Amino acid sequence: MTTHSSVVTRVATTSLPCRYGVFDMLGFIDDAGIEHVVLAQGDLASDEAGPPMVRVHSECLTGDGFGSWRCDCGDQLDAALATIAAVGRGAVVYLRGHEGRGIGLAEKLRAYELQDAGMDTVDANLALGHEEDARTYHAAAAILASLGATRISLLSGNPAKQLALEALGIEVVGRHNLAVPTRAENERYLATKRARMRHDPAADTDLELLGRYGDITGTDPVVIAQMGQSADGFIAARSGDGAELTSVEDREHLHRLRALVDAVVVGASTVAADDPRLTVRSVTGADPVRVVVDPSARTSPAARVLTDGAAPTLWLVGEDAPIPSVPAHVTVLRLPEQRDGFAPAAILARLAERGLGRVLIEGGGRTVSRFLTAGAIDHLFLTVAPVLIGDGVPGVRFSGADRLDGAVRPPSRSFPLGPDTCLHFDLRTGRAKGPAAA
Ligand SMILES: Nc1nc2c(ncn2[C@@H]2O[C@H](COP(=O)(O)OP(=O)(O)OP(=O)(O)O)[C@@H](O)[C@H]2O)c(=O)[nH]1
Ligand SMILES: [Zn+2]
Repeated sequence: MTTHSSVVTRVATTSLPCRYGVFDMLGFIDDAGIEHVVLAQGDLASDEAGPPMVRVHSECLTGDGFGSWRCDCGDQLDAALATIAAVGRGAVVYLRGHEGRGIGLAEKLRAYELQDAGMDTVDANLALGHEEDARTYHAAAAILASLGATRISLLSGNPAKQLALEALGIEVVGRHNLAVPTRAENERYLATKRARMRHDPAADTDLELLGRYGDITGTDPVVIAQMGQSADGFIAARSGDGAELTSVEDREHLHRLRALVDAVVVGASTVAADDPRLTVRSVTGADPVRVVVDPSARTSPAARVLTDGAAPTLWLVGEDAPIPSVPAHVTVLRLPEQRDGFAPAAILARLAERGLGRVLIEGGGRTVSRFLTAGAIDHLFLTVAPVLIGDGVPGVRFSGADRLDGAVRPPSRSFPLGPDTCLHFDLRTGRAKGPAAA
């Protein structure tokens, strides 16, 4: 439809740097005088790259502004911005005048009062003399049409929103309900939306995962490192106890990384401290080959990687290190030692010889730091837990620079993992500027 253009006027075109990246920010006013905002990245009109991802988001001061957990608006907005920024193309059309599903802020708060007394979100609206959903999407459709985004992939769990946009001439070629955290506080609200407002039953995690891991999927060789550390940079307390430092969401992320690689590398200290299995359990995926970097062959023969046979294990030991006899799933590889351990490049070369080109350096702090210092890492995922340990086993460490302008600032982005924040550093182009060269 081309009649939309009379409904909205574009009044400003500027940009917004925010925690997810830099967005084009466009201001609109509709014919009722209501102001709307679009946050966009990439070319929305081009059909070459397929329909852009668009979130048509209803204003929610409590959710978007205050981080309320009574609804999922804030989480939806965050997930949409993060996914669009990760993919580099798409838009959030932020609709003012939609507060409280169109009944306004004060009325929404009155509806909350009724819900506090036991009513559900639909009945509360009806009891106050409102429709269950009073929103219209004329402005949204007009804004999208003015941007040339008339074929879109809609980020929403609400089929009524799709129908409304389609009726206004926007072709919705797919609809995805982004995954957002489940919270006890909004469980009832979300259940009501599904039961009474026909919202989608399950969240679609695929898009979010594509945003997070799209860069590292495929079959090309890649070296990924991961580290979970406290906000003050430790992976464990002084006793070495670090098992519960990061969240279950971070554990799932780690298992996803394991499932994406051919081999997972750990140092002997990590095996001694945690006795990890290094298999993929929290998600579905194939187990990687397990690689223990152990120049003096001090790993206990009782360690799980040397006994459980769950996946093949490569035990990398020094040329003269004495070793016990090992079970069939363990292969002993001998490497020449350097001043302090094996050269990361030598380890990677030995793995590549065996067809293991996709490698995850999983831990601990010293092993990851050695690979980082050697400039051998393409992607670093650093999960920061909101915890202060004060002193303990250090996480990422390297010699560093005297001045801040010598610090390593590769392209990065972040995403929440439950209470933790995961920082993804893309070190591919920055290798010359990485710690190795600092
Ligand atoms: N009246 C009322 N409005 C609410 C309540 N909780 C959230 N809202 C408003 O609902 C709007 C968001 O609508 P939702 O039904 O949560 O989600 P949706 O936009 O339809 O669907 P998605 O695209 O999947 O997020 C926002 O404007 C919120 O202010 C409530 O209990 N009562
Ligand atoms: Zn809300």
